Amino acid sequence: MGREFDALFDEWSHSYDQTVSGKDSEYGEVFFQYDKILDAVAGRAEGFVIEFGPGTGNLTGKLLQRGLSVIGIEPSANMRKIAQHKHPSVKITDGDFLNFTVPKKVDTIVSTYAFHHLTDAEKRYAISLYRGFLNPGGKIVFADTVFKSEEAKREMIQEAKNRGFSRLAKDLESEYYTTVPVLASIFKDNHFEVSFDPLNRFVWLIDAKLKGVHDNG
Ligand SMILES: C[S@@+](CC[C@H](N)C(=O)[O-])C[C@H]1O[C@@H](n2cnc3c(N)ncnc32)[C@H](O)[C@@H]1O
Repeated sequence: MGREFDALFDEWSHSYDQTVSGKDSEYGEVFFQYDKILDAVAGRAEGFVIEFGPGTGNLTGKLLQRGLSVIGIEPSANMRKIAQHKHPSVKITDGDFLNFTVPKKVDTIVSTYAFHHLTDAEKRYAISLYRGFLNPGGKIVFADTVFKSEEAKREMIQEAKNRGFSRLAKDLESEYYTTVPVLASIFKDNHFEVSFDPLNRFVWLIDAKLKGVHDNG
């Protein structure tokens, strides 16, 4: 599992950059301040970076501007093609959050608008896996749609329906959007110190640092 959205993203790839620039009103609030959200993630990355689900390569560009070395893991062939065309110097390979190869351990794992494609059980497995790929003191920095609680999620879905945003409502109901408490427990159980900061009404910045063997807690 985890690759069930490939066809959707192959199709969306051609208009994706228009969506994130606010051209699709249903998704206006989801992508509100998209550029700043990518900057927030890139600004916390350091060293050698893996990026999961780079899509059309917009975060990849921000990481490169900061002089970081990055490899991208992207399951959609059409998305890979666009990102690779934008950033010919970057290695962007076929793979996903759970199945990937990297040449050496990394300092930061980043991803924007993508981790919700894993079920909560898969998210837990992914985070447990990443511990083995991070250098000591390594970080995971994600930005993604997350809800404060299940009740907040239900309210947002209802709001989308009330506004006639049927595609957004269907998306929120059918993908695996989770809550802050669920993610907090996944990171804590895997020995990360994690913080959550809201970036717009949907998206949170998730900054998780691997604790050292001598750290308490
Ligand atoms: C909404 S786009 C986000 C693209 C880009 N990160 C951005 O912020 O604009 C989601 C991306 O995640 C990718 N994706 C979907 N399922 C994935 C998985 N299981 N593992 C890694 N990436 C996945 C999609 O192919 C797509 O490129």
